[in-house]
Amino acid sequence: MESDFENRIVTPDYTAEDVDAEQSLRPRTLAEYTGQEKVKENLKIFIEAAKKRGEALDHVLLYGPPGLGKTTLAGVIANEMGVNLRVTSGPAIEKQGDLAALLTNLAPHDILFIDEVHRLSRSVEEVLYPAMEDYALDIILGKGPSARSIRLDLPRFTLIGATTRAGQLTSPLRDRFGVLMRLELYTKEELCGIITRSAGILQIDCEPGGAMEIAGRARGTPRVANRLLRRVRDFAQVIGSGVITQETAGRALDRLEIDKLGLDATDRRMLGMLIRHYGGGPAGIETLAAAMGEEAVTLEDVCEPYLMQVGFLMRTPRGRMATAAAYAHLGLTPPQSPPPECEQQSFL
Ligand SMILES: Nc1ncnc2c1ncn2[C@@H]1O[C@H](COP(=O)(O)OP(=O)(O)OP(=O)(O)O)[C@@H](O)[C@H]1O
Ligand SMILES: [Mg+2]
Repeated sequence: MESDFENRIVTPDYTAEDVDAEQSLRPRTLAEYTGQEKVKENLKIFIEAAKKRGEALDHVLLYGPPGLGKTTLAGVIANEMGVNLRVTSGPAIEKQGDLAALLTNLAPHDILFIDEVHRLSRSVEEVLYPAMEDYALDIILGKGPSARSIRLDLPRFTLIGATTRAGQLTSPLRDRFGVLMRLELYTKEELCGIITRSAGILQIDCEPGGAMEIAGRARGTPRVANRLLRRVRDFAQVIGSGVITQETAGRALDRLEIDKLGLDATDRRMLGMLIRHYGGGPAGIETLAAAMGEEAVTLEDVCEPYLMQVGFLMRTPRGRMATAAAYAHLGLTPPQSPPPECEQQSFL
């Protein structure tokens, strides 16, 4: 089965169109960065303290589902610290030398941002350990018995790592981050604020009711909210008066097959598969993914956080289970004796 994931409008993953749009919409300061109050409060203190002492900020690990603002936050931190931001990603650093080149080019207090930091290779990670801990680079010269190592001093820098899968980080790497911050899904009100701000920047006429309608279907994710705003604008301009009202937003989103709770076809397919083919579960994520023709990681990173947030899915040691609310949402009747102890039998 061909994956329809690429075309998903609510996928929090990047598309080419997003890259341009996101640049203009990215908040630059903590004050502009909506939501994530706990994270922001702590960051404010750490940034102020580092600045007062004239030191580099401690290494920061940002983790959480895609599209919640990790890259944005790294930029905000650099801006608030008044330092340069160098951006790279785990898979982009192939050899130890690549990382060494990045590190030796940093100015004091600069920030090196490594996206998808869980995908660094082992040998590259080993260079990172002394760099993070002692601000030093160990270089081996020569081979065999005559080989010797020299230590090169690095400027005091800050590493900001971002990952959607903190669990996949090796513990020596995780332990070297002084600050670990988990980003949470946004509330409807916070998303509404983000949409209103974006509409202002993009000069889109969006009524409060329209912003709220989009926010309610943006699955807690700013990237999705901004993308839906642009799609709804298209509808408003072509079939409406150009203004995004609650009604045009609702109609547009219905046509995009995004339901009232922000579930799209893939989410509904996942729940439907679980309920119809596996009796509501428990079913293993690999089994579900194979049956759907999707990658297990995609289901785990993208579909599940939101399905769990809205209370449609449970993760149990024996696999995924659909809740009674999920049955109701799909217009199905939940099984009589509730699932917890049930084996994998079909109820339908
Ligand atoms: N707190 C926020 N306030 C306003 N806009 C935000 C916020 N967080 C994210 N955004 C918007 O959402 C978009 C996506 O954010 P960002 O690229 O930082 O996500 P990410 O967590 O790095 O995603 P990924 O895991 O895919 O790398 C940004 O362009 C920005 O416009
Ligand atoms: Mg990012």
